[in-house]
Amino acid sequence: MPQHSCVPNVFVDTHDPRFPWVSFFALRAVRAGGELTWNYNYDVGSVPGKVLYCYCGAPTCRGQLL
Ligand SMILES: C[S@@+](CC[C@H](N)C(=O)[O-])C[C@H]1O[C@@H](n2cnc3c(N)ncnc32)[C@H](O)[C@@H]1O
Repeated sequence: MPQHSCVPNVFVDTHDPRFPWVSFFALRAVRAGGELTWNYNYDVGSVPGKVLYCYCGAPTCRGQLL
């Protein structure tokens, strides 16, 4: 399962929410063996009492996953 990045190199899409598989599409070229990252798009503050700091390292990192 890919890690979250605030500047991901793939996104997930499906045309049918009942589809049992997800597909990852590259947003830019990824080297063979390179890490795939996607934006989890969690809503920061949506889980009371739960904080997850983001360590993606992007210059524009939001700082928190949750
Ligand atoms: C689905 S798992 C990610 C993949 C998992 N680490 C693995 O090795 O298969 C999701 C969890 O990984 C951690 N994680 C993923 N991306 C992260 C990031 N950018 N910064 C901090 N933790 C992250 C968080 O704890 C998050 O709840």
